[in-house]
Amino acid sequence: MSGGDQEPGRYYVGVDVGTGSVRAALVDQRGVLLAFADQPINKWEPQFSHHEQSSEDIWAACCVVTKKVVQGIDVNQVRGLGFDATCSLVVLDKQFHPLPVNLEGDSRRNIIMWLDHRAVSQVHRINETQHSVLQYVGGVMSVEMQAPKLLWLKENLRETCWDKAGHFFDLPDFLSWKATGVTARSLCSLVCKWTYSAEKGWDDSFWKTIGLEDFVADNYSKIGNQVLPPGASLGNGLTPEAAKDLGLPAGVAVAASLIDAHAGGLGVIGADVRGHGLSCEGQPVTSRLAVICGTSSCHMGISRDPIFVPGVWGPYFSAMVPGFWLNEGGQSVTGKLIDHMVQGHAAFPELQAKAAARCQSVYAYLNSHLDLIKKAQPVGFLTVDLHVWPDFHGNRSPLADLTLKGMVTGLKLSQDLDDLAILYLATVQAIAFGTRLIIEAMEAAGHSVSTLFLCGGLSKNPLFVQMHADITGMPVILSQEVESVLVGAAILGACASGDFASVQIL
Ligand SMILES: Nc1ncnc2c1ncn2[C@@H]1O[C@H](COP(=O)(O)OP(=O)(O)O)[C@@H](O)[C@H]1O
Ligand SMILES: O=C(CO)[C@H](O)[C@H](O)COP(=O)(O)O
Repeated sequence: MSGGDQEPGRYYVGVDVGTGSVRAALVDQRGVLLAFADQPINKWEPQFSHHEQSSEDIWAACCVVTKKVVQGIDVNQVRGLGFDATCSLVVLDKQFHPLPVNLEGDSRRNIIMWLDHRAVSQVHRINETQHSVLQYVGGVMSVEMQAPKLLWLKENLRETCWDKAGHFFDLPDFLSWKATGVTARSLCSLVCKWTYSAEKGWDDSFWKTIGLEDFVADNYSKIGNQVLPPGASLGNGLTPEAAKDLGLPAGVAVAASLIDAHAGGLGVIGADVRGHGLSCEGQPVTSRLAVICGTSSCHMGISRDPIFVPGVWGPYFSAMVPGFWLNEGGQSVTGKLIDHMVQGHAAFPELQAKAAARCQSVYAYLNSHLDLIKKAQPVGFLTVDLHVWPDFHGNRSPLADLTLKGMVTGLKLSQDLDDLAILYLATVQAIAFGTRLIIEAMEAAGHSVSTLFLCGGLSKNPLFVQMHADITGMPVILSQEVESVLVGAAILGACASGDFASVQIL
């Protein structure tokens, strides 16, 4: 943030909607986190590869956590509110009521989640068009983006959903609408997931070519024809109804939102590293790669000029840091994959019991167990005979191939706790190798990355962080403030309040 003299008692609230939970933080003018709360959210998987959520459930969780973090302060001192969220697709009817995105007609489930892979045939046809907008998503559109999901709804739920729909929102934009009644979309979501260009706007020919000419005909009113930069103040701030829900005064400034990975990127990429003796001190911000590691991992690199990296999303102009181009590499499942491997193993109940007896998380227990069994050798060498290919949910970057599957080689006829620990290590290593492949692709195209800045839930796992450093050969910086994604969301609120002139930190 630039500008903004310190004034006592000025607070900002950041709300971060991840895949598994909603978090909120109260943040002061120095970016220090004063209070934190989280709340799990519901997910449904009605069939394989279909992942759904409920916008009402998510909003209710936002209200719970916001009320918690402002307990104990004078809420009139809250100056601004910012949201970030996963890039999931929210569908509402013309009166803004939820519409079902499923064959069962359950309107509570009105969100197609970002990791939903139902629209395989649709994305295949979109990619066959070789339309020029695809240049700005790494050359290949991902099934996780919004255009294929919209086409799926038109082709599969015409009467129950498509014909009745009045509003299709990216989840971050749904939240800012819910808070303010303003339907303007954030440049971040539209550029990164909807093919909007910061310079040229919508491309009519793309939507006509793929069979969604409906949007062109109504001047994009259902997907957004007013677009604002992240951090811009929306309307008159919180509506009285939303204010009551959130436990804040009406009129508090609300910002145009960011996608969660971008909020994390904003929270860490401009970190002031002076005075810590770090090798990246004095190096340009474009040499930093922010890696936001939660359910998925997102690799955010910025540049002054557009860089086209095959298989890596972007280049996106001003979608994260104003005035910079962004490339976004990604691995669709990382935290989810580690959880899947560990929880699915025959020795998991034993692990749970042993970790509980020591009042440790299963991951802290596994990390100390690996230390025990490695003996004199470096821990990484425990996996010389066991290897994982981590694309259990396809490969987002740099191969951009959703058909890829996972593999494990080197399995034996034993399934004890040692085997589980080594399989966990091999999974973490495979994910770190995936990051290395993404960096190599970005560097081959013109990026020059020298330092990783990690944040998100997985950055709390020391083994995950160490393997990323060992396998990429790069130093990894962690912020003092572990909830960097929330700091990013609060920066948006601070900017919207007018206390700071921009989200720019550089
Ligand atoms: N202290 C921790 N140690 C190890 N793994 C952790 C820790 N905290 C969270 N994780 C892992 O991080 C992932 C979730 O990260 P999070 O940022 O909360 O995700 P999301 O934003 O997608 O909801 C999960 O896979 C979880 O197991
Ligand atoms: O596509 C993405 C960002 O562009 C993310 O992968 C998606 O938003 C999910 O994030 P998370 O893993 O933190 O829940």
